[in-house]
Amino acid sequence: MINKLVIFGVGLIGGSLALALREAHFCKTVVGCSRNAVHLQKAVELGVIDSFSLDPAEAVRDADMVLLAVPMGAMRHLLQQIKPALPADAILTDAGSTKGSIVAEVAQVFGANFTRFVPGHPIAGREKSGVEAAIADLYVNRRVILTPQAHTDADAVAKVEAMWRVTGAVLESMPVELHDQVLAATSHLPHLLAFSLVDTLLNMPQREDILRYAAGGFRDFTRIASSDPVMWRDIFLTNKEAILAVIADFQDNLGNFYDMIAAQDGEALHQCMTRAKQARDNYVAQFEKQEQ
Ligand SMILES: NC(=O)C1=CN([C@@H]2O[C@H](COP(=O)(O)OP(=O)(O)OC[C@H]3O[C@@H](n4cnc5c(N)ncnc54)[C@H](O)[C@@H]3O)[C@@H](O)[C@H]2O)C=CC1
Ligand SMILES: O=C(O)C(=O)Cc1ccc(O)cc1
Repeated sequence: MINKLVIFGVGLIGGSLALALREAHFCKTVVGCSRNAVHLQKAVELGVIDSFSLDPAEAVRDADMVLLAVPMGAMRHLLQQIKPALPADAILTDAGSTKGSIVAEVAQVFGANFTRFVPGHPIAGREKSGVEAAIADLYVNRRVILTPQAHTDADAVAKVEAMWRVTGAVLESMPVELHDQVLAATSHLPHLLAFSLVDTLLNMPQREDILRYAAGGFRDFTRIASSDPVMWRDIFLTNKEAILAVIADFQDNLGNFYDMIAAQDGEALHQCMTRAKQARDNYVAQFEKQEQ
């Protein structure tokens, strides 16, 4: 049970957590904070939060749990604003998509031995953003990865786990570096490719015909290019090393496809795509089993 939960950034991710926790009566009060009073007022009207403040220091007063759910590039400034007012026993956690940068920023702002920060990342979401997109069941059967460090307080980790469990999420724990490498491959690269594909087509002289005749495959592949550019800019910038590494791997692989087609090597193309199809089919079958 949480007495006062403060959510910085009451959008898709923060708002969905608030809705799930309120539905389960897990918090006495949920307070929202960001820079935009209109959005926060909307969040109150939608029943996502009880009240809001535009002042981070005032918002965290008497809080026992504080969640950061803003774009990665906004985290550091927020940490600096919260620091003087965060109650000594409050737990700080986040829902950001990359973990190395926020872990480093918390160490810089709160000190390397700050024990009550529990880094977290719900592997759930969609291409829509803002509080209107928030839904109470966003996290049901979805993974939430926590990346606590050796010095992170075990009781704080247990409390953050308990909070996410209430939403129906399945908890996992992994090291920060591994998190950022895995997510660079499975989430960040696909989003980058979707943005890049649409951008490539936009630069072609035949772009209007291309978009007019695009079929379902184009729509499926590019759904995530409708995601928020600010959020994704920040993810790409804060996971620089891991993303550059997977881009390089992808460029190699794309180069192989180029060479196989140029050489008219149908055998090699077929082998490569059969391997990929099998892996993709197995992944989908696994995913559908988990859903049941
Ligand atoms: N959208 C997704 O599918 C997922 C997003 N995430 C992460 O969760 C975080 C939030 O993402 P969403 O909820 O999708 O975004 P959103 O755009 O729906 O909500 C972000 C909220 O942060 C506020 N905000 C933006 N800049 C701010 C600033 N400088 N100071 C204070 N508040 C500010 C906005 O007013 C908005 O309420 C991001 O770090 C993102 O990487 C994690 C998992 C999935
Ligand atoms: O829209 C989709 O399919 C996503 O992949 C959502 C998503 C976006 C960012 C994350 O850090 C985690 C999940």
